[in-house]
Amino acid sequence: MPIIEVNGLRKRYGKTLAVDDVSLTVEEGEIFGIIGRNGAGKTTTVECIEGLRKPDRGSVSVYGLDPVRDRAKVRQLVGAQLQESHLPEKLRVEEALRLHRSFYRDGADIEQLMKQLGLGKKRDTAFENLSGGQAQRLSIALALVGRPRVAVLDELTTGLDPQARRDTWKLIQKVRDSGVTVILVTHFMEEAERLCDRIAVIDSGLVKAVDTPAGLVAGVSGKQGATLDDVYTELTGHRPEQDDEEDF
Ligand SMILES: Nc1ncnc2c1ncn2[C@@H]1O[C@H](COP(=O)(O)OP(=O)(O)OP(=O)(O)O)[C@@H](O)[C@H]1O
Repeated sequence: MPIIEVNGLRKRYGKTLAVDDVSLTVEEGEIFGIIGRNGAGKTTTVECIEGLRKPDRGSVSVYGLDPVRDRAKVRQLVGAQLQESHLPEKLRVEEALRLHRSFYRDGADIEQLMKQLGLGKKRDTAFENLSGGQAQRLSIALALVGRPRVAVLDELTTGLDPQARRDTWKLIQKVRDSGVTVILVTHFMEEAERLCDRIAVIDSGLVKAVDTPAGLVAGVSGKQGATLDDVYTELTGHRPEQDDEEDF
């Protein structure tokens, strides 16, 4: 049974048509990937699911609720790790978690959450002094602090070195194993292929395909040993953006 249903979603910012026509469903307990290059409309789509943006057209339902009309209820159900989320520099890990927990009726146990995400030793470290990987772990913790049913993780591993990225992948799997449905927004094909049960390929505000990674690859015409990169290129007409890990 789908817990999230998006139908014919459209969202414009002034002259920019960010999302043209997006329809998709997310099933309980899966890791659902949304892949596409910068500007494809991924973040706008998840912001409509979170109730942060009001669709111009179409509908969004989260556990049967309208995220805009029922914003307060949806906030309790959907935990968001905001893209490039920045906390005040001096805020310490534990303080940030306790502060965010106070926004929820029935928040997580902070000690347990810090342990789960390997942040116990960093509890007194200010945000400005965390490494990229630690800051992302804090981001995931903040997405989970309200004990959500769904966690939205947007471009979580961008800018991380390969080891930190792989550690983050393990954490995302743990989150799902704990019963939380995950929506993973990414432009890294390898990440999507490894983690996601199903993937929506979005380009220019349109859904080009939704399937399992294997299903998407099987659909690539006439190529032995095709990868998700090939799928993406065939569906969108351009190559995926390259992983920037060589920069590290
Ligand atoms: N608040 C805004 N005001 C104006 N234009 C916006 C706004 N937010 C996004 N856009 C534009 O809408 C389009 C889709 O953006 P969106 O952030 O949804 O895409 P994305 O696939 O998540 O890309 P990225 O990975 O770069 O965040 C882009 O052209 C972007 O510049």
